[in-house]
Amino acid sequence: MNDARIAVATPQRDNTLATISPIKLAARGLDFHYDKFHAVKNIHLEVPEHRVTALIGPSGCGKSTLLRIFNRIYSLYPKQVASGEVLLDGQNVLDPKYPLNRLRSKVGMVFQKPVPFPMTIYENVAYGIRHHERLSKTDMDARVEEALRQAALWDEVKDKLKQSALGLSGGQQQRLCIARAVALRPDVLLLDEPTSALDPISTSRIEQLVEELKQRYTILIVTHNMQQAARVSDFTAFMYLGDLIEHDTTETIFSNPSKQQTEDYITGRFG
Ligand SMILES: Nc1ncnc2c1ncn2[C@@H]1O[C@H](COP(=O)(O)OP(=O)(O)OP(=O)(O)O)[C@@H](O)[C@H]1O
Repeated sequence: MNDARIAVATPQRDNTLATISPIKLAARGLDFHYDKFHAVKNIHLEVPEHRVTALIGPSGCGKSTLLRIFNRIYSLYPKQVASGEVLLDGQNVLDPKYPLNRLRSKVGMVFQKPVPFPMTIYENVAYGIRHHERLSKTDMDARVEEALRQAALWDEVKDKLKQSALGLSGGQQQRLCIARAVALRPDVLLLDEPTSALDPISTSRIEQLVEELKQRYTILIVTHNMQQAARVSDFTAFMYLGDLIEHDTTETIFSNPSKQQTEDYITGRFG
């Protein structure tokens, strides 16, 4: 055992409970091509409900691509093709008959760089809700507040909801993007390196938030930061060159991985 291995900071992660947690999202024989480039190769992955699953692996191994398949963002681009299945509550969301609108409301995504819309804080949250639901002003106000509270941002912005979101700090903007995603009351949250553009305090805030949000949502997070994966996730999947090499409890991945490539990566021998 190599000393460089990362200690899993919180020993009582939900590993045991997870064994009885239902599978919310599953990839079955999933392949993805950017034109002729085979970026994701025959992936089988099960994501348990109300748990945090981290996707780790060296740059270019296909983590973001995998995340983008889960909510079909790729379908906006020509020559990007997925095959196989992604089952959300047992239904294949890659089937063109699965309505994209339904998928967008069930699977929310937050990107690496906070990208608030150039509108007020309130409108940033209300905008997506309006696209899916018709609510009275009172109900909309309540929904916006609920989302901002869940994103741990309400106290900081409640007196300036009509101000531009572009005036918020980077960390606040990222929490606003999380509020925007949870405002639709999704089942799954996909977080693509959500803290890589943030300072340590904002990062720690988002990590705490992830811990809280998993009570309500199933979370899949891509991270380059292995301490972060160890801190926030219950399960970790290690990818390399488009393959899923190993997927296990975070504790096992960081303390006793079964594959040499996983061990080499988590001990910093490559990547
Ligand atoms: N739009 C694209 N067109 C062609 N190839 C792409 C495109 N986007 C990504 N790729 C390639 O697909 C592979 C996987 O990329 P992806 O962004 O999923 O990796 P990643 O593991 O998320 O990397 P990083 O950690 O650097 O963000 C890489 O080889 C990348 O060059």
